[in-house]
Amino acid sequence: MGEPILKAADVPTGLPANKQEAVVKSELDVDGVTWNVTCVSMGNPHCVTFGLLVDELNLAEIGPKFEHHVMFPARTNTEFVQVCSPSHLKMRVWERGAGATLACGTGACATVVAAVLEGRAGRKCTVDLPGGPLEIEWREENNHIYMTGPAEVVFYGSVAL
Ligand SMILES: N[C@H](CCC[C@H](N)C(=O)O)C(=O)O
Repeated sequence: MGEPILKAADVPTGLPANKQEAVVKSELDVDGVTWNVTCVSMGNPHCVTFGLLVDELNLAEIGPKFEHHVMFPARTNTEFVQVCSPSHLKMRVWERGAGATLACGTGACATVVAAVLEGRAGRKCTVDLPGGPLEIEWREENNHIYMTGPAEVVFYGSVAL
């Protein structure tokens, strides 16, 4: 999946960098509620927030408020993450331009990077998404992220042209 981009201006986010050039566990005000977020680009912008029971989240209500927040000039994908253990994360995603989806590979990678930066998890995690689990590893020796998961037929279709 390549290397994460952490420099705030390149994510991009207007939140000020607080860990070298990165935005890690920073306060973001969303309609009067303060969230702690870590911002990661995987070539596309991600905002990751931890500490929730993700099943209880009203994603359709809160997701668009992150996506269109003034601190994300290119809008953002947002991952809402529950830490089950230091090697097991559970995540729901609101995708920029798409809304709630069953899975997001770049989002799972951004989630592990954010979890490592926040000291919540190790570099190798299982990330549970609504569509199933992915194995993500952010390797220290080369800074690259590796994603492993099954490839399965979901449906067949045909289109008359
Ligand atoms: N679905 C893709 C990411 C699409 C993200 C898109 N919503 C964006 O705004 O860049 C994935 O699995 O990584």
